Amino acid sequence: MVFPKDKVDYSLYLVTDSTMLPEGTTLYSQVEAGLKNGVTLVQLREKDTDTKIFIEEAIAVQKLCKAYDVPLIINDRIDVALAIDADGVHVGQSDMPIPMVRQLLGPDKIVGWSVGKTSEVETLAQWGTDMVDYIGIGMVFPTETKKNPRKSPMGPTGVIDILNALETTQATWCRTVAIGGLHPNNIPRVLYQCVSHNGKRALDGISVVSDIMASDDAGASTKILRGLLDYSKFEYIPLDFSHQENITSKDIKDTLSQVQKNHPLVQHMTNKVHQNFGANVTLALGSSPIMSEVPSEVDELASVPNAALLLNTGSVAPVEALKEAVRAYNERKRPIIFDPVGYSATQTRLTLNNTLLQYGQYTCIKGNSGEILSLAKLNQGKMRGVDAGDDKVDKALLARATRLVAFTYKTIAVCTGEYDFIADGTMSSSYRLGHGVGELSANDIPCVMIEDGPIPLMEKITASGCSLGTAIAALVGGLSPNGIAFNAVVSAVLLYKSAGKLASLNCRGSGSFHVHLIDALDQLFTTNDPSSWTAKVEIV
Ligand SMILES: Cc1nc(C(=O)O)sc1CCOP(=O)(O)O
Ligand SMILES: C=C1C=NC(C(F)(F)F)=NC1=N
Ligand SMILES: [Mg+2]
Repeated sequence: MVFPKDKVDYSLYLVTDSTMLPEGTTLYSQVEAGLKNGVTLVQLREKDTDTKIFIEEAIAVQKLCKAYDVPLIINDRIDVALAIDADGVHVGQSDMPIPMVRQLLGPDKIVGWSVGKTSEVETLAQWGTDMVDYIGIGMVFPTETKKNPRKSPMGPTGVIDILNALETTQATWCRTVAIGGLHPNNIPRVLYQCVSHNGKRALDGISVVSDIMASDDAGASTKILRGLLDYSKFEYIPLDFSHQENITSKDIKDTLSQVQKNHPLVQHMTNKVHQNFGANVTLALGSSPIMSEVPSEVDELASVPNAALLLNTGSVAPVEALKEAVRAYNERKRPIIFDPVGYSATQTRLTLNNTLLQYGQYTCIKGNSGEILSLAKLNQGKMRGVDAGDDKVDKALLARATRLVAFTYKTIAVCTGEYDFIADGTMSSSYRLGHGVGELSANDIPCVMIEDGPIPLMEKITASGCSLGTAIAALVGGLSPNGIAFNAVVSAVLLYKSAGKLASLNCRGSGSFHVHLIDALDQLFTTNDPSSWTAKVEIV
């Protein structure tokens, strides 16, 4: 009996584990509850079971799967798969080599491979269409289920690297599931973020072990997972992610009016140098600042109407406190603006920033050219300090880097400098499974450039870049429901740059520039007459 390969639905792939069964449940009761509620593929994975018992289990599970017309895959044990004529096998990198597995099973059985590196994708692509049918990409997040894992969590960006490799090696036949630490609190974000840069390939499914096998109500848990897979929007904030080509002065005026009315709270988790100035910028923008890095109050703060979080990783707060804040604001669907200060200047900062980028969804990621080029993995040389690199970077490269960051993190990416770039990778916050999903690739998502001529003083004061983050947080946080997120970010950058220009004309040096900048922000915000602002925006 052969299950036709093109009929396999990889969307909800249950991998069993008999070592975590709650009281009163059995391997079979958990699998059946899963099959009843939307599991579409089952893998029997028993690491330390004697062959005789393994075969008994396999025959029983096979009967269950057949009743639901769901294929059964056997993990690792080719002999057991052959003995019961299973629909396929899944092997890891240290198990029997794939060509040998294929030789034993024949061309019609399903062969799955654990993949964690792009080099493994290159290998499977060389083997061609009749070797590997699907890959398990993992582990995405930390998990207790896999003992002595020889690899570290790769996060959604690691999954995207693998999807990109499948596209560049043209392994179009190969299907994909993500695995490792996947649960309802992170699956929508994984489905939303994990798309190849050419826009053509999303995941074909997700694979779980403990979310179902360790569940007291495996049926209910499966129903939740099924719902997330069949839904297609990741509504992580109550804003509108539509995107219109050119933003008018009226759009900007509307945005500021909303902020003036809603008086947002901007929580800062930021570096010491930025705190004071950031608080004053917040006040100048008709908003309330709170500088708090206390985990125990993040839930209360995130619950304040129109709250927004500015997370600037120059902050010395412990990473657990920062993660708590990301969790709280994501759970309450309030915006987070992320400023990965000195992104790859040191290993410490790289690790901290990548940990946070893996951990939550950001409405906006803002950095200077060095940080954005590093995030886009386009940085030529090593980044220096936390100032933007001095070497002249060409605009086309900056636009490309900003688009890549926006697309990869499904966020609004801002790259600051003499020319500011803002790219919208939010894709109207929708996602879908499978191949050929492409609407837009990373190269053709919307992007604008904002300029107002050089403002050298901006580089000569501290916290000028950091405080643009404050302005973005205030304007995004201050939107009414269904306000347009991209308009708020563009408005903040236009406002900030125009205020910088005005301040540089009125001040007598870097000392008074700070003061004049606050004055200018207060004045431009209060009068709210964007048609008089000097900074200009153009589509790139
Ligand atoms: C079976 C397995 N393989 C992984 C890999 O990274 O290849 S992670 C994993 C365990 C996933 O369990 P849970 O859904 O409970 O996190
Ligand atoms: C180690 C594994 C990695 N991935 C998968 C699956 F998700 F099913 F592809 N199964 C495994 N046993
Ligand atoms: Mg910065």
